[in-house]
Amino acid sequence: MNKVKAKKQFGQHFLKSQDVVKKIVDEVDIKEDDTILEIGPGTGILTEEILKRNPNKLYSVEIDKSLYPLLEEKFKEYKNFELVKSDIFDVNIKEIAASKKLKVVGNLPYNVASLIMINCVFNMEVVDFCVFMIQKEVAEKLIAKPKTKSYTFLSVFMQTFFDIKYIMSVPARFFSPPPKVTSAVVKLTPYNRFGIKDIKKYKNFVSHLFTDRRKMIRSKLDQSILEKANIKPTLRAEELNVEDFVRLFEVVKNDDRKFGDADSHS
Ligand SMILES: C[S@@+](CC[C@H](N)C(=O)[O-])C[C@H]1O[C@@H](n2cnc3c(N)ncnc32)[C@H](O)[C@@H]1O
Repeated sequence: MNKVKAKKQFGQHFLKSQDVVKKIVDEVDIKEDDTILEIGPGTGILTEEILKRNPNKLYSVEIDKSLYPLLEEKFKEYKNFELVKSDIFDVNIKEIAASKKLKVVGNLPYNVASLIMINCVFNMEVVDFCVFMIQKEVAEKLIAKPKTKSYTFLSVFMQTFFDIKYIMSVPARFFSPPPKVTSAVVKLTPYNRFGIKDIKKYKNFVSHLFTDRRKMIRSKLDQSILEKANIKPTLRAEELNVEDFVRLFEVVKNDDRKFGDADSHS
């Protein structure tokens, strides 16, 4: 194994179990004409397994400059490998996808995992699906149902646009250094079944309703809006299901009041 000192600021916890690596890459179900986008190759343990399965093209986006020589040396024989030396948030994912939808994979840096997944929603038209390792606690939010502690902004926002499958839990001992928490692998497949077009506005709307989540919905929206959407005013955001949020948004979106400026989420 490569001796690389993990950097905390980049959320580095390198996988050391080949079994876990194989299971993740199995979920990606690589075909020879696939374009794969890997977020955070680290020392390349997932990268190697992906390349063994011979996709048409693999783009691996890594922020940590100190890992570039190692990655370039390790995969120099692979013509279908391209190291993208960048912060994932500076990458134009739509440009990378060109004409082919991307399969996105990564053992994500946990400090920005939610932001990366939210970013995937904004790029959903070029995403075939995503397979991500994230904190188990965040994975539980992704699949949470109303009236549970884990049901948050992230649950509603992600469930509106993606079908989410919990694949497996991964204990800390499979990483070096071991994270303080248990991890989990999830698969996210875009489906935008509600046909929402203004994703930013919807994000801000859901975020707004979840601020002070114990407050009744009538403290955040007008009676007339709640009536039109057929929502009981005494309910709280955490009691509404995804369909309720979408229905409310449909009523509100033509309303003059703005939810467009808040950018918070949890
Ligand atoms: C949890 S490690 C996973 C490394 C490797 N894939 C593995 O499984 O062993 C997360 C990786 O993401 C990289 N990373 C962190 N923030 C990033 C960002 N904003 N853009 C691109 N890569 C990032 C880290 O440097 C690190 O290599």
